[in-house]
Amino acid sequence: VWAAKAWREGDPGGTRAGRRPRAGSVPTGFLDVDVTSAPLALECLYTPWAPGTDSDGAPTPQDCPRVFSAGLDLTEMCGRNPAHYAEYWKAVQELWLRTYLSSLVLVAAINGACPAGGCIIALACDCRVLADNPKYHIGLNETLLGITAPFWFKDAYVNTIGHRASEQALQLGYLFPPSEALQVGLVDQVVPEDQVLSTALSEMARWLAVPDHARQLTKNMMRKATADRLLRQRDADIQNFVSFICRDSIQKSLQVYLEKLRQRKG
Ligand SMILES: CCCCCCCCCCC/C=C/C(=O)SCCNC(=O)CCNC(=O)[C@H](O)C(C)(C)COP(=O)(O)OP(=O)(O)OC[C@H]1O[C@@H](n2cnc3c(N)ncnc32)[C@H](O)[C@@H]1OP(=O)(O)O
Repeated sequence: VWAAKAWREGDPGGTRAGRRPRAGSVPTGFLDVDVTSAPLALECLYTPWAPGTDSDGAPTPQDCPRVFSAGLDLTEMCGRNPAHYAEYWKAVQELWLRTYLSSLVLVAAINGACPAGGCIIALACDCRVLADNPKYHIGLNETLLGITAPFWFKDAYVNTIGHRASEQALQLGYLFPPSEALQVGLVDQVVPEDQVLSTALSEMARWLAVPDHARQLTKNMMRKATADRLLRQRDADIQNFVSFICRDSIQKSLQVYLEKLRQRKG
């Protein structure tokens, strides 16, 4: 995810938030950022695993190819206590709200798998460019983990691909391969892998060519109702999450899923 302001100011790689992935692990991504403390400058929100800049100062997000974001860190949702879950979910909400409501132009350059939480952050951007690789699936697969996507994930999905497609994809936990993601409108462009970044930059330029104030007001007009729905019920949403995730059956499902992931690796 690139933030326009930093890009325009010629500091595309200088400020990044987030933990680098563990060696041999996938970036579960953005929730390593401490979004609950000091106000988070969204300009700092680059894909956390992007390693640096190339000789031209352009970002080179190839440190961890194959994965854009593996979504929320399941280890944060397993075997912890209710206070931890509440704090974690508040951070998830905060990150999404700030991204979704950002007045900056945000372009997601999706260079790998993009399930669940990864998809929701991509959906919060203004535009999505996906690398054309059949392994790079995108979507909300929560049901396959034995959990439910929260209502605001669902709202963002419906806003993007419509009600019927969302209903079907959400129930099935369907992850769209690039061609289908394009067809259903989940992403805006599918391009060869080595063109993701340049295409994202072209998109960025296109969006930045529009007078800022008009674009920002329009963005807010389009997104406010969806964001307000969560803002009105943030505490209830946290309580729902905590009581849901604390259920023995849900904990069991998540543990089984995590174990499967670990075994698949071996
Ligand atoms: C009444 C209703 C109330 C509703 C209340 C709300 C309910 C809860 C809502 C919760 C919303 C959840 C959102 C999420 O984002 S859940 C996470 C979904 N993500 C996934 O399913 C992706 C899983 N990962 C993969 O498919 C693959 O890892 C991936 C394709 C991304 C990469 O494959 P690759 O082969 O490159 O890597 P490995 O599979 O070998 O994985 C390497 C290590 O990383 C670990 N891993 C992977 N994903 C995660 C994850 N999301 N969290 C934590 N750890 C993860 C994997 O186990 C390997 O670990 P080790 O190195 O330790 O073995």
